[in-house]
This record gives sequence, C-alpha cells and structure tokens, in this order.
Amino acid sequence: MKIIPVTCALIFSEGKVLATRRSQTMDLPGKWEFPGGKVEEDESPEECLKREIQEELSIEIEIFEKLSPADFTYPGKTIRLIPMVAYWTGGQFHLAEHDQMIWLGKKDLISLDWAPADLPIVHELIEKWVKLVDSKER
Ligand SMILES: Nc1nc2c([nH]c(=O)n2[C@@H]2O[C@H](COP(=O)(O)OP(=O)(O)OP(=O)(O)O)[C@@H](O)[C@H]2O)c(=O)[nH]1
Repeated sequence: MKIIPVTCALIFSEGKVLATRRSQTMDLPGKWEFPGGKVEEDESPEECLKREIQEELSIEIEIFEKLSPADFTYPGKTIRLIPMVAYWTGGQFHLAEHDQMIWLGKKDLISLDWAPADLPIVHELIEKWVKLVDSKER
C-alpha cells in the first residue's frame, strides 16, 4: 500500500508545545494532533508544513529540525508522520479547521486523547524535552 507522507509541527513558544484538536468535520474527530497535513506532489516536507500551518492556523513558523518519522496504519491507509520542531515567528492564531488549541508543558503531554499515529512522537518529545525546550528557551 502507498504510504501517505504527512507533516506535522511541534510549535514551541515560551517552553510549551502546541496541540490542536480535530473538529467534527475532519477524520478522527475529537483527537488531538500536531497541526500539519499531507505533502503534495510538487513540494518539500518543509514547504508543505509552512503552507499547512498558514492555512490551518494563520501563523508563520520557522522550522528548526526534523524528528524521527513514524509510520502508522489506519484502516485503509498508512501514513508517514514527519514531525518538525518549529517556532512561531509571526501572525495571530485563527483556527480554520480545528476546534481547539492548547499549549502543553511536558507533564501535560501524556494526558491528551492523541491521534494514535502521534503517540511515538509524543514519547520522543517527552524524552527529548530538555534538549528541545528547556535548553532553547526563546
Ligand atoms: N496533520 C496531522 N495529521 C495527522 C496527525 N496524526 C494523524 O494520524 N494524522 C492523520 O494524517 C492525515 C492527514 O490529513 P489532514 O486532513 O490533516 O491533511 P490535509 O489537510 O492535507 O488533507 P486533505 O487535503 O485530504 O483534507 C489524516 O488522516 C489525519 O488523521 C497529526 O499529528 N497531524
């Protein structure tokens, strides 16, 4: 089966990371995720992520580094979730598709009802929190 590449952003601000909740009109309604979307034919993962974040949240980001991609098979499709650490560099948040957003500290991460594909990323983020967040406070 074809693997669908999907980018997602771990957007940090003031020592916290952003999560967004999928609305009732999206698939996996009510599940929390890192915002992003499917990579189109003619774009790089980085271009895709900047585009998706502008479309979904109305903000600009600067991409800092890629974390480990994680494959996950849902009924009928396999996605490759490509997480990238990013910083919020401009614009004001406006949710175009999601119905909630939340800024999470390290200890809050595990308590959300995440999309299943995101769990390996959540665990990697918890493991690398000190390196990714505490040492790069900005
Ligand atoms: N953006 C995003 N999608 C995720 C995450 N975790 C996860 O399982 N997914 C799944 O990956 C797929 C991405 O689709 P999407 O709906 O966000 O992307 P898109 O806007 O490009 O899709 P569309 O144009 O078909 O509506 C969905 O099936 C979604 O449920 C995540 O953390 N972020």
